[in-house]
Amino acid sequence: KNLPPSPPKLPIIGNLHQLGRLPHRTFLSLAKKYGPIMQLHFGSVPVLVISSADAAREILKTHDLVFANRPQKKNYKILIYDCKDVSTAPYGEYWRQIKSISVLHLLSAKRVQSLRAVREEEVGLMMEKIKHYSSKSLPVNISELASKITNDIVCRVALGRKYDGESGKGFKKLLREFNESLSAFIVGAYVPWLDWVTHVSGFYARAKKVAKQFDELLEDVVEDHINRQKGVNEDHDDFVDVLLWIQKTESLGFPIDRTIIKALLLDMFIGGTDTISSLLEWEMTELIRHPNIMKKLQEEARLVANGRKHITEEDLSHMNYLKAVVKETLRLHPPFPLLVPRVNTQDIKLNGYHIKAGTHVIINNWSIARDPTNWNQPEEFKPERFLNNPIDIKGNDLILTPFGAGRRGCPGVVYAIAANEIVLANLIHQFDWELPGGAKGLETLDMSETIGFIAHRNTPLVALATPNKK
Ligand code: HEM
Repeated sequence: KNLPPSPPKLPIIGNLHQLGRLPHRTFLSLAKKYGPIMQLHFGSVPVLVISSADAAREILKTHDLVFANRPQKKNYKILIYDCKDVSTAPYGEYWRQIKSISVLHLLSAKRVQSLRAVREEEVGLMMEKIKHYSSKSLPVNISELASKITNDIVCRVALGRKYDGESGKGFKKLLREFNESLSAFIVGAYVPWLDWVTHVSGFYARAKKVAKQFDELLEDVVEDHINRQKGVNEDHDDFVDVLLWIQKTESLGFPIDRTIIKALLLDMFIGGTDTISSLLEWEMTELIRHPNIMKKLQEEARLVANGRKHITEEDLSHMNYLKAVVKETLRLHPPFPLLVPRVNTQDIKLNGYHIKAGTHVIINNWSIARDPTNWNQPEEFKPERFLNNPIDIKGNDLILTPFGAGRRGCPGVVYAIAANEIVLANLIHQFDWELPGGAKGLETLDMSETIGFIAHRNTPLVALATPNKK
């Protein structure tokens, strides 16, 4: 059979030893030698690595149905109710039903619009905090604030309350441990007889503890909502209310039980926290690194605000340059450098290569968005490339797919963009920013990214804010 080109592998571990610290960068170097469709082996599991827009189109569009499954991993099962959520559920009727709940009831444009007040209130609180730091000439940890505001917004829209103060500390720790357990690399997933190593290290026991703690929290939240007699009318305040209403009225034509409600709530945390905060950190990083672009964006914001202190959500539709900055950041720093893996349900031919059923498929989102065949000066941060340019980020243009595409594409695009743009617009409108070391700080600014599913900055972004006097 004509298999895709592969780098040489070792017995038992296959190519695992070659992954390096940042696999998206390793895959780009390997693709230069082995081509845009190459096959690696993680232990005994064949893994197809895709590194061109044309090949990505084959997976995400032409053969989307065949590649609509996700790998089932033991840590996902432990952490997310045996894969009952949208992101890890196997492709099939169950997944179709719960995805429709996400798309139509939790993350639709109408619902996202109805959450506007939450976003604007949280932005107001964030600006007050920055003003406080600024008045004392203290540096602002932008990475930390980005993480706090995205978590606070998700907590309010999903659970109806924030976890700040003392309860906030415990919640933040829990969320961090949850995300770490979810994105951990588990050797036993690829070399089954080595799974004992993960057992002995205590990983599964810790993951079970985290899952139990999160479950207890979600149970309390759902019970509170039931006791408040909400969820029986159409006055949905938050996602728990919406889900309880769907459960009560059986309005979807299929029953949803308590586990489904909790799994869907977990998806909001998996999808809607680290992703958006990573985007915000990189946007601010690039703007601080490029003072001319920052100035141009501030001019747009100040023109649109017309003397008002706050940028509102209405203003955003007049901010084309802001939208270009967001797209350019998603291109250079996609929160998922490698798209969430897929699995093919049957044998298939791809550009003449035989791909065995059950192959894991990884699309190198990061390298495709920097491919010089599709982009001029791809390593440069140039938002102008998106002005008067119809390239979209929702999966129609395969040269830019930060949210994936096709059946398993991200249902949270509208939510993510809404939560991101309003924060960014106000950060740059209300303050001027510079690194503590000024021009010297720029030369030494760390631009490396973290290991894991989501590419955060490796070191927090810290900058000085001066209120805008204009
Ligand atoms: C900047 C923010 C975000 C980025 C970059 C992002 C990116 C992605 C990507 C790359 C995928 C995989 C798509 C594929 O396989 O083709 C995905 C799936 C998903 N995302 Fe997002 N996402 C973001 C925000 C959100 C938000 C805010 C939510 C929910 C509140 C969310 C919920 C989900 C879910 C549930 C899936 C699984 C879909 C499925 O398997 O059918 N995401 N996201």
